[in-house]
Amino acid sequence: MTELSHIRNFSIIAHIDHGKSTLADRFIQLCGGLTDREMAEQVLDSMDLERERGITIKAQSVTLRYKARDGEEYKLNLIDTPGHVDFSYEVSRSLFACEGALLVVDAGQGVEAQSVANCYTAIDQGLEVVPVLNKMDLPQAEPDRVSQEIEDVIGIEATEAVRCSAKNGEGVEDVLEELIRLVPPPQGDTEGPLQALIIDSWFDNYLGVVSLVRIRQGTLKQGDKILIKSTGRPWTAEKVGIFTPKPTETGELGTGEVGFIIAGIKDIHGAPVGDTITYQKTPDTEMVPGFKNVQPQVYAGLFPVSSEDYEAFRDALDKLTLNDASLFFEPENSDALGFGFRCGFLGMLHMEIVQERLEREYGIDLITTAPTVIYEVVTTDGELQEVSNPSYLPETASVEEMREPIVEASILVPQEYIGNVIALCEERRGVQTNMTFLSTQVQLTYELPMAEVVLDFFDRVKSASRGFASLDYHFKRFQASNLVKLDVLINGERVDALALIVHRDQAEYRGRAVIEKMKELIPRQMFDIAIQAAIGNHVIARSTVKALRKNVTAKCYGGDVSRKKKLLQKQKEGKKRMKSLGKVDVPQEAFLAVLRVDDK
Ligand SMILES: Nc1nc2c(ncn2[C@@H]2O[C@H](COP(=O)(O)OP(=O)(O)OP(=O)(O)O)[C@@H](O)[C@H]2O)c(=O)[nH]1
Repeated sequence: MTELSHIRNFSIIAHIDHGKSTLADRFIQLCGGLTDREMAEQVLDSMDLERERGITIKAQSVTLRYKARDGEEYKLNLIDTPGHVDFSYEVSRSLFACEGALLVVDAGQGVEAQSVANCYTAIDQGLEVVPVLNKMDLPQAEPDRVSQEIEDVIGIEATEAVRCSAKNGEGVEDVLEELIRLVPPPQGDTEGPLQALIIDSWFDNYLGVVSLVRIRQGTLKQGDKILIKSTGRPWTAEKVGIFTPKPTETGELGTGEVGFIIAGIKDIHGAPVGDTITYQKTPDTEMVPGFKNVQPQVYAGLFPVSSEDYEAFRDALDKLTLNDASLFFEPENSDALGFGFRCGFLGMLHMEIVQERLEREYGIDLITTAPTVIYEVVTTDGELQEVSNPSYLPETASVEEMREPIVEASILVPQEYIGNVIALCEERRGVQTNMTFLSTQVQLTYELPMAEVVLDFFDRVKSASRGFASLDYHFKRFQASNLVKLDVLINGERVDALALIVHRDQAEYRGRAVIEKMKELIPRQMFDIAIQAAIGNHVIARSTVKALRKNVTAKCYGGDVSRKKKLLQKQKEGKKRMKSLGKVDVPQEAFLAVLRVDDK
């Protein structure tokens, strides 16, 4: 077992694309964890989808053995963190296992809002933050400006920050040396009863549940009789080891160490993240003060296009939640779409990933309804309800007050784009609470309705700043607001799956825009289709999709046969994603029309 003084536990905080994975790979290479061939692929991003999208989703860890310049060998545990704002809670839980964090900043770009937020979390949790300037090989690198910015924004000393290029390897050893010098070793009673914090749990088809743990106190050995504190259930530690990054059994994990345990648990809810493992013989050992469990922020109805897929869909969701404790689902029944599930996600990216996996890995075609946040409704008899589905909103007459979730958003933007970003925030009903000028960037703080942020705000902020602004946000509170339910009627029938909750001031505009969008998206059929938007019984907008008069392919008459075939093929594919509402075929896009509505 390694002495505490020779262990360092750290995470890397970095904005997407600033080079975290490349740097981690360099560390692994330098410490001889993998052969060159195994190195060919970036190893920390393990899921296919992650690799395709080039982002890191699941927290992973790797134990490195590093022979330092002082001649001593150190055991460095790197706990990986995801880079996207949807998954920022995973960052916080990874940080729980560490004494330090490397803040990796692209020396050609500068600090980004999300890294700032993560650094604050790290500092709050008592971690030592070590700044690293990456991509020094690039001609546009401006290390002095970026160091200054780190000092201004985060308030940590950065003039001496290590400079490196993860790409060509220069300075990478210096990063590890700085890490050993600045990050304190773990502490803990090596003789005390076992206290192991579960940082992450995932389901492996062959092994069952694998948990990544950080040993706070005592030693965990293979064969130990253990107890999961919150469930009170006893298990036996069947396998204990570390990731190098390949899973490698070591038979034991000592105080301060990070590694895996496999105990024959069949379901990740049996080893909840944030829980504590101890010995069966010491059941009174205290829980390690845990981190907050996250709640889904965005909800949407998911319905199989073909009702025969319902059972397969439920099985697929069951399987996905084995590995994704933040995915929530419960059955939902829609008059329009039949049986499906209301699912809760951390954000839009999370939703897209889940949708994509259901379709790609499980082959289920889905219709997704417009995502919504959770609202609080106080009824006239004083009851407080949480509403995550607009069609379950109580009758207007029995609603005393509606409250919407408000987030605090922090935006870092280069000065030249500040006007655009402020205009966007105002448009989204934002209230500015702070503005600080830094060397080249401005730090803006806004309170914004979550509903205005979760859908496309990130993309809009990006496009308002030619990609340079960055955003971080977190839930602040519920606030009373003038909200109404906007219904959509097709041929006079209210379609529950198309209902929305919107601010009254925007209701008319939204209603009109959604109707216009739907008119474009619903294909012409053999009869006129009336589309209306209404608040209560009051119709605020209407439009008609005129009946079809001629064959769509008629215009190819006598023309190119392959083009005609293509068109027919396209129509056929289009069909797959249609849902018949009464006699009207409505394509998937129409259900998401609300997302496509351009702002005023
Ligand atoms: N020129 C140069 N490019 C680098 C350097 N480090 C990383 N890159 C490149 O920057 C891009 C992003 O690097 P990644 O390591 O994937 O970034 P990341 O921060 O891990 O991204 P996420 O996994 O999405 O969080 C890749 O194209 C890398 O090849 C560097 O030191 N110099």
